Amino acid sequence: MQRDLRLDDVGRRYGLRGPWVLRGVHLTVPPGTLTRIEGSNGTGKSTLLRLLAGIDAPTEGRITGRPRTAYVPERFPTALPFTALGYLTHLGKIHGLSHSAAKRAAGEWLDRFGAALYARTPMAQLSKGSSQKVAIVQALLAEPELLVLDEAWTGLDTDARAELERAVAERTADGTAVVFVDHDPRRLAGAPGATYTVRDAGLELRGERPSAESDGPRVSVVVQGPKGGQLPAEATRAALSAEEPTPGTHRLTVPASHSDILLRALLTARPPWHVVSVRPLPNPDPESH
Ligand SMILES: Nc1ncnc2c1ncn2[C@@H]1O[C@H](COP(=O)(O)OP(=O)(O)OP(=O)(O)O)[C@@H](O)[C@H]1O
Repeated sequence: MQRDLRLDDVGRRYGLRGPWVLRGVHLTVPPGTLTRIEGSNGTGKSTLLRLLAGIDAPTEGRITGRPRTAYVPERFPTALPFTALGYLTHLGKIHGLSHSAAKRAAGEWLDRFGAALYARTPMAQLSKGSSQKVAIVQALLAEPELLVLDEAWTGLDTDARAELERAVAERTADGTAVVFVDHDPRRLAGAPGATYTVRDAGLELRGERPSAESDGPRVSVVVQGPKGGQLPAEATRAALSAEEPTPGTHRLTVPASHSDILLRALLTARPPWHVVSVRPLPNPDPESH
C-alpha cells in the first residue's frame, strides 16, 4: 500500500429516505496500520467496513486512495459449486497466479488454518468454522494492501484464531493496512493502531493504541546486538516499548500476537541479534486503568 486510504465527509443511508447510518465520517487508514472499529449492535460497523472494502459506495462524500483490497464479510456465501480448494485455486488465478501456484498457495493456507482435510469438500457441505477458514484464506491469498475483517474470528477454533492473529501481524509488518471488527475486546489487544467507535452515525477516535498496555497478553524479549547497533525498524515497530538496561542489551515489550514478527526481524537481521530470553509478562491489573 503506497498511500493512505481516506474517507472524507462520508455518509451512507439505505434508501432515499432511510436514516443516515453514517454521516460526516472522516477516516484515514495509513499503510501498515491496524485499526479496530467498535460500537454497539446495529450502529453501522459493517456498513463502514463495506465502504472501506469497496463493495459498497457512500451516499455522499469521497473515498480516495483505494489500494488492492480483500474483505472477509460477516457472512460468507458458501452456496458455491466448488470444492474449497477448487474455489481458492480459481481465486488465486484471478489474482494472477498460475494454476499450479494458485493450487499450492491455497493448499498451504488451508493447511496453515488446519483445514487441509476439507480441501476437497464441496463448499456447501463445509461446517461454519471451515467455511470461515475458506473466507479468510480467500482474502489472504489475494495478498491485499488493505485487509478488512468483519468478525472474521467468529466460528474459528482456538488454533485458527491464533493463526489469524499471526497472519494479521505478519501482514501489518509487511505494510498491509488491516481494519477489523470483533466482538471480543481482547482481540489483537496491544497491537499497534487506533480504535474508533461508531456512535450516533459518526466515528469517534477512542485511542491510538487500543487497550494496548492495558489488557492484552504481552511478552518481554531480551536481546543483545552488535555494539552500538540499531534495532531493526520492523522490531521497533512491533514493540510497545524498548529500553537498553546495559550497552548492547535491549529489553523489548511486545504484544504476544507480535512476538513471532519481532523474533523473525531480529534473527534475520544482518548481523543477527542474539535472543537472550523470551518470557510472558503478567497482564496488568485492569482496575489500575
Ligand atoms: N443493506 C441494507 N439495507 C437496509 N438497511 C441496512 C442494510 N445494511 C445495514 N442496514 C441498517 O443499517 C444499520 C447499521 O447496520 P450495520 O450492519 O452496519 O451495523 P453493525 O454495527 O455492523 O451491526 P451488528 O453489530 O449487529 O453487526 C442497521 O440499522 C441496519 O438495519
